[in-house]
Amino acid sequence: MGELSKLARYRVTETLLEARDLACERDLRLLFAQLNFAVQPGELLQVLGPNGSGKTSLLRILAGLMPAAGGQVLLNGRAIETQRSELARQLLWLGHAPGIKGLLSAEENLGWLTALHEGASREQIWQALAAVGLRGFEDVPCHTLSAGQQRRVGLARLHLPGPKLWILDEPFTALDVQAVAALEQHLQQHCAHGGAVILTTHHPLALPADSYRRLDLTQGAAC
Ligand SMILES: Nc1ncnc2c1ncn2[C@@H]1O[C@H](COP(=O)(O)OP(=O)(O)OP(=O)(O)O)[C@@H](O)[C@H]1O
Repeated sequence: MGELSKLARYRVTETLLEARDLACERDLRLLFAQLNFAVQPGELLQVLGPNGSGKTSLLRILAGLMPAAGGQVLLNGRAIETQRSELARQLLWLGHAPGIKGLLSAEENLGWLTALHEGASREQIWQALAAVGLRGFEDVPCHTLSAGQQRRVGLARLHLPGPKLWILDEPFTALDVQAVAALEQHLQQHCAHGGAVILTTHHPLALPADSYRRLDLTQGAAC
């Protein structure tokens, strides 16, 4: 069965994340207001908008990394503020920087990053690194890797046990054409298996138009 038909057959039973009347202000400028949307298992939501429209700010609010100027974020039905100590178990956040420590090896980085979630064995970490094309680079200090390889180390987290909900800020940055295609396929598979993804990217997704939703911050509604 194709990933799309699996996605279509996936029965929606719960809301992973809900934004209610969300507003964001930066430097006294209102970026968006009255933003309402929900994300359920099986869904991929692309946040769209021109530079400076507030995409990263929105993702940071959804990940609990900054407060909203108004409104509320619910994670699994509960206000995000009440779940501070559990956030790393509720969602996986990848910011627009690779989010790794240069002095540590790829394996060491993934070791401590996955400890935030469920933990992972050495074998799982090596398999995840192989899945992102980093076989042979497991024990090399990350500062010696190329920009695209460093991005891949961070993305290897998406091949390890962890939360269902992924919030990804510009995950395709610095990736080559094959890695972009592999990541798109992996995101689709994650959704087909009951996960959910909220991402922002200026890169046009090469996925069927009906397999994901878009939230245009200049329009203020998800479709
Ligand atoms: N730390 C900050 N302090 C003050 N203002 C900020 C901060 N970070 C971002 N801003 C402002 O908030 C606005 C939105 O920024 P944000 O990074 O959310 O936009 P974006 O849509 O992700 O942009 P891009 O497409 O360029 O990545 C910008 O005008 C920016 O100057």
